[in-house]
Amino acid sequence: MIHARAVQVTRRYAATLALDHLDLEVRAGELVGLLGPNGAGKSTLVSLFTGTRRPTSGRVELCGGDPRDPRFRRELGVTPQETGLPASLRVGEVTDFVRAHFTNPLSTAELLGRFGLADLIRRQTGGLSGGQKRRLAVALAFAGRPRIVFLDEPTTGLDVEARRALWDGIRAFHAEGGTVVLTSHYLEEVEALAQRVVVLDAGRVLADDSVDAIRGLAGVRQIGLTSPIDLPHLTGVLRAERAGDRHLLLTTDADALVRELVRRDVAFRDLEVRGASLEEAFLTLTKEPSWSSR
Ligand SMILES: Nc1ncnc2c1ncn2[C@@H]1O[C@H](COP(=O)(O)OP(=O)(O)OP(=O)(O)O)[C@@H](O)[C@H]1O
Repeated sequence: MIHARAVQVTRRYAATLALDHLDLEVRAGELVGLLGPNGAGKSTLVSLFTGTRRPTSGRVELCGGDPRDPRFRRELGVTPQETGLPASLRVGEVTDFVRAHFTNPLSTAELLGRFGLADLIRRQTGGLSGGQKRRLAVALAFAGRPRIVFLDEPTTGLDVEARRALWDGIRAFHAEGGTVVLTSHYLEEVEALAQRVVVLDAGRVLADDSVDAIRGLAGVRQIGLTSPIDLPHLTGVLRAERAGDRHLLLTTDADALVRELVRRDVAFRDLEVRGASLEEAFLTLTKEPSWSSR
């Protein structure tokens, strides 16, 4: 069963094309990570699936219906990027207020316990730390036992411990068969939680694959060196670019490549080895070369 579907979805904001004929299907029980650089369109896509915005063209479905229709929205849990909580209410009161909107909610104790918030039940939300507020806002998305949850950058700004507490809560929901779509800038977060990764860039799906496949791409290293000559053919080079005397080589085994350069007596200076970020790895591997390429 498909829980969320986008068919040829385009969304414009005046002159900005935020989503560009995007297709995506999320099946029941999947935990999907949406990854992509700033402005890729992740939040826009989430807002279409959660019914807070309409596509400019194309179709969006949530649990088989229109996400703007209350019958289908009832199946949904959502935490937006920005957290707003009534400052004078206690954590337990806010939780009860949200629970009251649903016919079969989780108990307050269970919900707060799942997200490591049980000790804060009597605290006013205005007195919580930023990280505690964020955890509460994410926990509330799960109050009504939704079938599908959308989390927009759930752990941005959280320390390691708070992040792990949140991950545990998300995992518990998924283990019971819940569907989760989360956006993140962190590969680590997507690796920790998701089986499937969808990489967005400029409003399009750049890659849609297993975490393992994505991890392979993220393992790409970039070697920079200066040499006046054309480099010989070197084993393990995924891509080579040259601008003047500067050469950039992409490889999954930087050590072996440097050894080969030395063994073959290639004259070079200013050697630099660095990890390509996930986005860079994708962009470099998929984009047309901006420099001369071999
Ligand atoms: N309300 C708006 N009005 C005008 N342009 C917008 C609006 N919301 C988003 N955009 C533009 O649409 C594009 C996609 O933005 P979106 O917030 O969906 O990306 P994102 O991948 O979620 O980015 P981030 O990781 O920074 O949250 C960007 O170019 C953004 O500037």
